[in-house]
Amino acid sequence: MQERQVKEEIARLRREIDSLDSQIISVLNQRAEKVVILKKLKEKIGLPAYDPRREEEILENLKRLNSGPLHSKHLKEIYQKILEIMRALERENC
Ligand SMILES: O=C(O)C(=O)C[C@]1(C(=O)O)C=C[C@@H](O)C=C1
Repeated sequence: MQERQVKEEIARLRREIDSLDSQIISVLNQRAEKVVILKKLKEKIGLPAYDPRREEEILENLKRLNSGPLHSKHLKEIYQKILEIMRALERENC
């Protein structure tokens, strides 16, 4: 592969990454919207916003859903952060 072709390939892959990042942001915001709705529904019937069992279930599901190359332990770290942020969002929307 010529240097020019390598540079073109790098630029193409970066455009793909930008597009994936835009999808990740959109999906994270869609998830956050559901969490806000869920929180309001739980509030209506007196359930707490924080549900550690449900969070465990989500973290468990990751292993089954993960097809790599990400390691499950790293995916778990990402999800722990996502869940922490979702919890903060639920607190904000009191
Ligand atoms: O499933 C719920 O009950 C939610 O509030 C959503 C959610 C999540 O982000 O998936 C957020 C906080 C809870 O601790 C558990 C899960």
